[in-house]
Amino acid sequence: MSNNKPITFVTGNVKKLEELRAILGSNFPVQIISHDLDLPELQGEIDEVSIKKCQEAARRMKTRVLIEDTSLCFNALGGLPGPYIKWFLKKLQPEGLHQMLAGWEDKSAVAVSTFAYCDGNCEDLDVILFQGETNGKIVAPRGTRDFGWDCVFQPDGYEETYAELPKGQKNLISHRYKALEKMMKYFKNL
Ligand SMILES: O=P(O)(O)OP(=O)(O)OP(=O)(O)OC[C@H]1O[C@@H](n2cnc3c(O)ncnc32)[C@H](O)[C@@H]1O
Ligand SMILES: [Mg+2]
Repeated sequence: MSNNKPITFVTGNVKKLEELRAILGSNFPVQIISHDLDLPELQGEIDEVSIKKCQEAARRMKTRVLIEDTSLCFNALGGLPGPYIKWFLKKLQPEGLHQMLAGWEDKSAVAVSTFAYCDGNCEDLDVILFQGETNGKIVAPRGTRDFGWDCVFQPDGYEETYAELPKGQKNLISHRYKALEKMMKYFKNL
């Protein structure tokens, strides 16, 4: 069942919003408006964190909502920091993320974007997930520092970090692009 009521993307991160707008362009059948709010995030596995975050957004906003949760998973560390990357980045800075893997030969990592959508029906708060992954490796920081851990993530098949790639190029291969591509298909087929 489709309707034309706008979807509210709830995020405290302007760079995420910027990328979502650049990736979707005018190519999305529903209007997306944004609401600046840093939602609480419960601990758990990636899907669980995203579902709870989305249900909380729906409870607060009382309308159709979209949230996104980003994880950066180091394979040598069993997938950690994963959904806790924000706090690792905040305390350790990009240099520290790179140093975390100093004792490990395996520098590979996966960037995961999980969009979670809820139609705002307060009876059930059902959540649909759209997930995208990009494989890469963790390197010493290179490039601009304007978005999170972009300067330490070098996607497979590239010599540049996300931060060194032109924005348009990141948006063609990124975890966020892959997740949004699935979301676009879903809404176009409704
Ligand atoms: O309000 P929300 O949407 O939760 O925004 P946030 O900044 O808290 O974002 P997350 O909880 O998803 O935490 C992910 C962390 O990874 C960072 N991040 C997210 N997407 C990124 C990307 O594409 N490249 C680099 N860093 C990214 C982001 O700045 C956070 O520090
Ligand atoms: Mg957050």
